[in-house]
Amino acid sequence: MKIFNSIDDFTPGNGTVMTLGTFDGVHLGHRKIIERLLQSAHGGLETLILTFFPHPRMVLQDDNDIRLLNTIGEKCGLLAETTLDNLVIHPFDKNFSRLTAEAFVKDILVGKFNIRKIIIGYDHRFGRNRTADINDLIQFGEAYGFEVEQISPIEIDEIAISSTKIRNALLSGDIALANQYLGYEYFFSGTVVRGRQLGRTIGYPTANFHISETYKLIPAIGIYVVRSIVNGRMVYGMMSIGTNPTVGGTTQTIEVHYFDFQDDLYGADITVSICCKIRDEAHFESLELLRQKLDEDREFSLRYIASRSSGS
Ligand SMILES: Cc1cc2nc3c(=O)[nH]c(=O)nc-3n(C[C@H](O)[C@H](O)[C@H](O)COP(=O)(O)O)c2cc1C
Ligand SMILES: Nc1ncnc2c1ncn2[C@@H]1O[C@H](COP(=O)(O)OP(=O)(O)O)[C@@H](O)[C@H]1O
Repeated sequence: MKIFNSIDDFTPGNGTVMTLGTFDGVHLGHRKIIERLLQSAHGGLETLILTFFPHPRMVLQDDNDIRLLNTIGEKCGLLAETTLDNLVIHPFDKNFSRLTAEAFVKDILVGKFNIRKIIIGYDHRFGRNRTADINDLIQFGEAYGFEVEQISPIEIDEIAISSTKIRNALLSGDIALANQYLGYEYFFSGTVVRGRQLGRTIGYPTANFHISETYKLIPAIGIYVVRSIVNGRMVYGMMSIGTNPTVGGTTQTIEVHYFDFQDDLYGADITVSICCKIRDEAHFESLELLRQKLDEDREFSLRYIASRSSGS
């Protein structure tokens, strides 16, 4: 898959079949649309997805509370696993938002992408102030010679519902439901930073993660089984997302204790995939009681990992 960081960088060959959207999560609903796109690409046509970054809501409504399932890098990685030909990530800005519907179709879809077909939601609106709808797009298609294939209300519902459902599932700690809709295990990437160095004193050193993308959605406070590839080896671990009330913590941290692992991880960039939830965070009367609970969490995790690798 070729990645273009602006519409202007793209040069079409024979013509394209395209769709556009946020594709947050690249979940099972999105994958169905991508399948349709791939099936439409015959006769030497190239497939193309147009997406925008930053997210239009971040730009138009200055919305800094928006939380997304994927960072732009993660989205590129997930889409690159498909057999799509082109991904165009256009920097959305106020100027772009002022393009009229006709200019968008004529100058971009036709002029830049040489489109032959667009697959789009029946309720898609576009152009300055979102004035144009699917009927306008069909008319433009007749005038400029491209086909418009509509995604039905039921399919749109599936897509919209599952992106929101996945966010809500993660925010309520229902990792199983989120993973089921995603079709893969929810993951994040971060850098290991220094913590209070208490973990090692109770026999459970924990790598503390800093995630630089503030818009990345962090699942609910709780204790989870996770896995990572570290130095080329898959390692399982148990993760705490929480404020660590037992040690008088106030700010939220993300910490992972990896099993059968002793290396120094400070400064490492690691991806953490979340397998399942173990329990809610609790306040213990002493570090010793916390340590005993961590022993139980470890037992739970090891049983889960064993059952997973035996396929049961
Ligand atoms: C699997 C796991 C579960 C945890 N559960 C709790 C908990 O229920 N309550 C709590 O206060 N802290 C919990 N912690 C966080 C510990 O308090 C934290 O790891 C310890 O304070 C070490 O912090 P440090 O990395 O800054 O040294 C948990 C940590 C891990 C790895
Ligand atoms: N099994 C392990 N899991 C996580 N981190 C480990 C492990 N073994 C060694 N480490 C190292 O120890 C550090 C965590 O120790 P800890 O005492 O909790 O200190 P900190 O409070 O700085 O995180 C990690 O950042 C990593 O460099």
